Amino acid sequence: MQNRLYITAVLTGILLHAIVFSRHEWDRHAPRIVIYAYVLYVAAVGLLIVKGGFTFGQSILETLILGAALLSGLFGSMVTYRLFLHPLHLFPGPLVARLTSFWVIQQSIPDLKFYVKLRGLHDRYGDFVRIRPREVSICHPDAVIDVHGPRSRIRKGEWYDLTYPHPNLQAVRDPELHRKQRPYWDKAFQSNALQEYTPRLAAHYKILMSMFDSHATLGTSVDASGAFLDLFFDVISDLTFGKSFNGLTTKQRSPIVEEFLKRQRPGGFLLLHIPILHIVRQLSMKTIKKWEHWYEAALEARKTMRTETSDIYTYLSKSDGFMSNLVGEAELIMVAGADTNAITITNVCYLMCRHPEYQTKLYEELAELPTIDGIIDDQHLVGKPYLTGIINEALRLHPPAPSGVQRLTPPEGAVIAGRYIPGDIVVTTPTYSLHRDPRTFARPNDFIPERWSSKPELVLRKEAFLPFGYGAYNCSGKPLAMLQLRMVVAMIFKQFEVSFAPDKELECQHFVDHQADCFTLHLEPLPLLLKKRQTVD
Ligand code: HEM
Repeated sequence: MQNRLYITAVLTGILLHAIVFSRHEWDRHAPRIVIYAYVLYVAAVGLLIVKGGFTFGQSILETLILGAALLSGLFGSMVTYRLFLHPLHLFPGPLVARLTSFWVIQQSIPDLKFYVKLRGLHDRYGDFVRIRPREVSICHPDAVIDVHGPRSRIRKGEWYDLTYPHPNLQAVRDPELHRKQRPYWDKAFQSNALQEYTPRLAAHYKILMSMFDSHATLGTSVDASGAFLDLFFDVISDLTFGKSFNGLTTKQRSPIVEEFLKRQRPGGFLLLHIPILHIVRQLSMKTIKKWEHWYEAALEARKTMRTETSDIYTYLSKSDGFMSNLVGEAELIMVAGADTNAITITNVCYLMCRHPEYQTKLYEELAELPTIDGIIDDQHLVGKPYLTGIINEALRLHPPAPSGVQRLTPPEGAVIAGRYIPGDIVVTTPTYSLHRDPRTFARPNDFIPERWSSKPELVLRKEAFLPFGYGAYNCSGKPLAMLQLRMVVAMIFKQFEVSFAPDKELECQHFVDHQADCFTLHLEPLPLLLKKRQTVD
């Protein structure tokens, strides 16, 4: 009798996998699955006591054995399927990666540098590497258009259910809904909007410059990553809520910025395994609600504020989608619009310290440009070869979102870079690996700003330059990001010579090795020494 029960449990496990779990999307249901499993367990214990005449202890033990039998059926079926029957079973990749998504987490411990290891995996296994049971990383320049191009039917996958059931623009998986929402965002970042924002930006930049000035005068070092994070969080809160965090002036980080930075690393691990992320989200609801209230209050204050010029809020509030998910969309702006810029400019500073000859070249390019209070208007900066080249090289060598974005093939599958990928498969075009592929950029690991101007032969496949993504879901804030990058980089290198802080030189040399992939990069401090240029007007 008992043996029959165990065999039934094993078969139930196999059926659960074959009919239920291998077919539909389950990631976002992970918390519910855990609760149902617990309830079922308690019910089974009760049933064995009431109907089977077991003692309490026996029924606990018996239910544990039955549970183990069910799980062995479930996982046994899963392993067999993933190894021998899965549509990806002929794709190359490490053995454990074929079996479980936890492999990527294990590979990311302790430093969250899987994006660097992935480059090595592509060198070893080729253009297509199975990095999770249901995911292929495709490092081939043709894959960019095939996956993200206008004719692609490939969509966003389950990874984007992060904020389910309230998706913000980035998390919207329905292409129609995204098409409706996106124009409002594009308007918030088109050139006339940027012109309106510029005086506000300039006010923040002046604060940064006066802080840098004091450090230069006193001969003290400044932590570039910290300063740029504060700057860009101040800017984005000003443009979204009509009120700066004043992190630069007060040297006090807003609790919301502190929280973002504190959660970044643990969040980086959770983002590698979405079912666990959903469970942790449920367990952290109290904290999430606290921050939602913070956003609600800030947005409420902005709503009632009389402003003379438009800001991001002005444009987005014309969209029904934005107004129906205010908190989620505001969170997106904060997460997408501040640290990405800080990462890029910190990396520019790092590269300029490693290649000081480019500081001279950039200075010569900027020396004659008119400034007002040390700030050069963006109209004078667009298209400047060294400025553009230096920023592009920082974005290429150290893309702020280095792993690239996940997409899902349509049910009928898709041909990507000449190979058929079956339907319902997660595909990624790994940004860091593509940027360092000799088929996309000649001498891919070298910092050569001229490749973006006088040496175009070093850019072999421009479409594979993906720091802002590509296609319908690319970065809508790119125009604002590029304007800010140009203005801040120009302002710093026109006024200062920058070098690694002398007592921290070794630490600085390894700054890039310490960057961790948390969807965007997590930066460690970069202490720099600034020397004021003599010829500044
Ligand atoms: C150097 C700076 C930046 C980089 C490298 C960057 C990169 C990216 C990337 C790779 C994506 C695609 C994400 C995906 O497909 O899941 C994205 C999306 C997005 N970014 Fe940026 N970003 C930057 C700055 C900004 C700024 C300043 C804003 C303004 C608030 C912004 C707003 C957005 C938004 C709203 C999306 C979602 C677009 C959509 O799904 O239609 N980003 N960004």
